[in-house]
Amino acid sequence: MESLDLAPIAAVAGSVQLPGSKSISNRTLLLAALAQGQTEVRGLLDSDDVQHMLTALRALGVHWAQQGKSRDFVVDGAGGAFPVKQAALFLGNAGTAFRPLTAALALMGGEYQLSGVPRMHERPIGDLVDALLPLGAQVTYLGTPGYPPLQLRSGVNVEQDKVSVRGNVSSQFLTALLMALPLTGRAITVEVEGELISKPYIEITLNLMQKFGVTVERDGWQAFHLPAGQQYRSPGVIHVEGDASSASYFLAAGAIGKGPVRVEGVGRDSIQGDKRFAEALKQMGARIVWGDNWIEASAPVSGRLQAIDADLNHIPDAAMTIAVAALFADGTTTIRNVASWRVKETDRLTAMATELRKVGATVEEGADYIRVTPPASLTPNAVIDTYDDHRMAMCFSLVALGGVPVRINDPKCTAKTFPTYFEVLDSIRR
Ligand SMILES: O=C(O)C1=C[C@@H](OP(=O)(O)O)[C@@H](O)[C@H](O)C1
Ligand SMILES: C=C(OP(=O)(O)O)C(=O)O
Repeated sequence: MESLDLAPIAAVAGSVQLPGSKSISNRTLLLAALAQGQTEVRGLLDSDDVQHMLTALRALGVHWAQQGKSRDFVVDGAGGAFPVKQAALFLGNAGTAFRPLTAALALMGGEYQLSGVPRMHERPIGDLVDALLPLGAQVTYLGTPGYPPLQLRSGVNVEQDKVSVRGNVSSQFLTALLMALPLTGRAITVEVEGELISKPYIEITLNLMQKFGVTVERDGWQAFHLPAGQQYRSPGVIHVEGDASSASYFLAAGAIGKGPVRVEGVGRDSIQGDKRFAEALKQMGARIVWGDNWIEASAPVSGRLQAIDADLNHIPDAAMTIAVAALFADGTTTIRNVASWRVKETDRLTAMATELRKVGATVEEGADYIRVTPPASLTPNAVIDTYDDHRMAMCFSLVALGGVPVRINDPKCTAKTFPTYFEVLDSIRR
């Protein structure tokens, strides 16, 4: 297996132009494809997850074109119905492609097969399917019930004024329903069963739907009402913000390795919940400065971060970066309410505990929490397994800031959201 040996990093400083947000890129592509009119999408993320969405849309007959070698794309909206009515789509491990396409295609009618990598076939989708069936969708599980791969067939359009969806396994099910339901043209209320997790991702969904002309009336996090007769319309141009989850590695690097490190493309004005990673880092003692479109992090004046005990359900992806930053903090850090880690790219609670122990940390792994006590000194030359999880590779690169060499196995797994991650990290070495 390919691996990357990272030499100790003495200090970091500088500025990083963030790649586009995965969450915004894939939502924008789908909404642009469903809309009436042509949309210019500027600053689209260049990564596997987005490539899967682009490839799927092309297979569905949606015309899009890249502007030269730039990350600006023009998408010709299909006006609510994709031209191709039969297709087999392979969506890798991209939750932001798989879940929203399932809902849109199930309600649109046609015959589609959706599959992914083996891990995608272990990531639940039953709650979304259960919400689609009462609307008349015909969904067959081709493997294990409750999981991809799926077969979708044209169903009878059942008029319902209410649908409910469980919100405690993944917020992507609610996102998928909300984005797809305007295709029916009818008024409908979506009720959320159970405690909704990862709430800020719903804000991204509602914000982008609004940009495409569809309004959702809401009652907190419990109910979302779509008035009748709304159709997606192109807003003309959409700028994709920098990725706030990708920002977390560089902000943490600045907080651990002196800094300042500035990330550009995400700031105070961002619609991404993961910008709040900077608040968690601040709680650990890091010095944080906010701009409208940038964030800067430096180490505490004392030089040492402090442990925190925090519920990080609102930033599940960036929370992994806190788990590794805990290696550089005085005391025991507890990250709570992250049960969803178990159903992402890998079982992230177990993977995180296993790999943190390799560098000498004492780790307690709970059903939905992790507790990390750093060692007196980090174990040199640890060999980190990454489990085909881009975030495992990216957050464990921070170990090199502890003055020890570290080996990252399968570093190319960052391609899911950030193919050039290690080159960008190199650019802030001082
Ligand atoms: O909607 C989105 O763009 C995402 C929602 C989150 O998933 P969950 O809702 O499953 O926690 C997050 O982890 C994922 O990377 C992206
Ligand atoms: C959970 C993640 O991805 P997905 O969009 O596939 O759920 C992630 O990027 O950390």
